[in-house]
Order: sequence, then structure tokens, then C-alpha cells
Amino acid sequence: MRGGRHIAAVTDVSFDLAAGECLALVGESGCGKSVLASALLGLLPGNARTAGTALLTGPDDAPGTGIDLLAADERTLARRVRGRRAGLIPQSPAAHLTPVRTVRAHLEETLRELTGTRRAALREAAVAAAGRASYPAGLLDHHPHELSGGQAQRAATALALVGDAPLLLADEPTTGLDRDLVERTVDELRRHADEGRALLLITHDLAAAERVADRVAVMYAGRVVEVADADRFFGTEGPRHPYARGLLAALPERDFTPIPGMPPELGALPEGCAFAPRCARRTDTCRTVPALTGGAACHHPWPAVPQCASSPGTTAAEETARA
Ligand SMILES: Nc1ncnc2c1ncn2[C@@H]1O[C@H](COP(=O)(O)OP(=O)(O)OP(=O)(O)O)[C@@H](O)[C@H]1O
Ligand code: NI
Repeated sequence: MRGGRHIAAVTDVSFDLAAGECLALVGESGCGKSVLASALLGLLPGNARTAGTALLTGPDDAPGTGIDLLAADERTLARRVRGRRAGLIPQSPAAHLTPVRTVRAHLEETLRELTGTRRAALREAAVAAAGRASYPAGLLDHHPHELSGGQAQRAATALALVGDAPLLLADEPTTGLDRDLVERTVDELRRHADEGRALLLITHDLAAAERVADRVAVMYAGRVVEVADADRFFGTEGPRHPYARGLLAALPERDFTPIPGMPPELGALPEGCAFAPRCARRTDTCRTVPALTGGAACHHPWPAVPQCASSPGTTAAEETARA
């Protein structure tokens, strides 16, 4: 709700994410990436509404069973999901840290709670946990206000990794980091996935996504407009959706050509395809909303001859949300 009006921040999103896999979620600022992550962990403001299902399943769950994250009550989310079965690296880490407590105190408490580490072992465990996110041991006794943006980011990443949750939602985990730290951080997250966990990496950083993602989901104006294998997406074939192609072409190391125009206001979406006003390929058919078929929600996807739709594989967390 904004100004008393309802805004559809996320609409008709559907994807799956398997254990051992990294899905990068990309798209311009304001397209709904963080709202989607918050919806999955029950962290939206009280006046927000969601619909649909987001099934979180573990190896011991029978097919089709698990925890529906959108239907679960706060008690279930707090006790069984957040930190334990689904970790979050929040987009604004400083806001999630308690101002009066040091990073060491945060880490030790989380270690005690999630891993049952004994008091005598906590000190060493906190240093090890910090190291996983390249957080300097010398800064463990700092309070949140004493940290730079990048340091707070690494503290939040260290905290999110403590529980070794089977699903990790990382919302812009590399903001404010230098290139080498970006690479170290995403490589650590990739390792997390390689050990059999699922990783949703929300990022503006397409180079980071290319480095670690197995698949890429592109959001535009609250909808997922393309889901693609990372190899194809970043390779010679390229994305199928004109918006996704525009995102890549805008990169300095590629064409350095920005997409003309601006994303629409969510409260004033154009009718039909929301990208049409900025799209060189638009025609009259774009007045209707294209369904996501063959991996792209577009009436004129690349290549011009559409390929067969492929269906996704096993499901660890499945998401269909309207917020
Ligand atoms: N509590 C709220 N009330 C009204 N609108 C909201 C609320 N929270 C988010 N929005 C709107 O929802 C849209 C999606 O926001 P979101 O934070 O998910 O974008 P994002 O893709 O994560 O952007 P960024 O890349 O900048 O983090 C934005 O237009 C935002 O203004
Ligand atoms: Ni965001």
C-alpha cells in the first residue's frame, strides 16, 4: 500500500530452485526483487497481502509436501524457517543488526541458537564464521555504527551462513564491496550451493551472476520476464527477452548502450507488456500481457523462431507470489 492505494509489487512469479543450484534474480531497481525475498520469509509489512504458494521442501518431505512459506504462521517461520531452513542476507544489513551489540555478540548468539555451540567454543567459532564472509577478525568488537557499508554487508553474510540453511536468499550481498571482495563473497556463496544447498542470488551485478549462477531469472515491473540457463544467457546465443538483452547490452564491457526510457511506475503500468514502451520489437500484439512460455514472457522473443518450452527439474522451493 502506498498513499492508501494498493500496489502490485510482484505479480505472477513462478520459478523453482533445486538443492545445489544457484539462481540469480536480476532486474532494475524497484522491479520487486526484495519484495519477493521478503514475501518468502514472511518479512513484508503487516498491511501487505500475498497469494499463491511457495513450497519449501527438504529431502525427507514426500513429493508435494513441505512448508508453504506464504501460508505459514509467524511462529513456524520464526522457529523453523528463518535462519534454520532459509537464511537471508538482507539488502540493508545495518538495519538488521542490533545497534548496541558488537558483531562478535551477534555471531556468538546466532551460533549458540542455530548450531548449539558450547560457550567454551564460541570465541573460536565466531572467528571462523566471520572468516567465511571475509569479515576481518580485528573488527569483531565493533558495533554496527562503526562499520562501513561493505563491512556491515560482510557481517550480515557471516550471520546468514551460520545456520547452513538449505535455502539461502542473498539480497544484493555484494553492495559496497570492491571487486576482489565481490568475487570472494560470491565464490563463498557458490560453495554453499555446491555443498547441496539452494541459493537465490539477488543482484544488480551481472558479472557476479555470470560468475556463479546456474540459471538467471530476470524481473521487470514486478514480473519474471525470462528464466534461462546462465550459459545460454551470457553466451553467444544470449537472452530471449528484449529487456534481458538490453540489460546485457548496457554493460560497459559489452555495447555500453543503455535501454532507452525508464521502468514504469508500478502504480501506473502500461496495458499489456510493461516493457513495450521501451522495446524496439513492439507491435500491436504487445497490448496483451505475454505469458512466460519457452523461458521468456514476450510476443517477439529472440531468436525469432521460438524454441520448445522446457520444463524445470526437481523442486526444492517453488514460488508463486502476488504481493
Ligand atoms: N511497503 C511498501 N509499500 C509500498 N510500496 C512498496 C513497499 N515496499 C516496496 N514497495 C515498492 O515495491 C516495488 C519493488 O521494490 P523492491 O524493493 O522489491 O525493488 P528491488 O527490485 O529490490 O529494487 P532494488 O534493486 O533497488 O533493491 C518498488 O516500487 C517499491 O517502491
Ligand atoms: Ni532490493
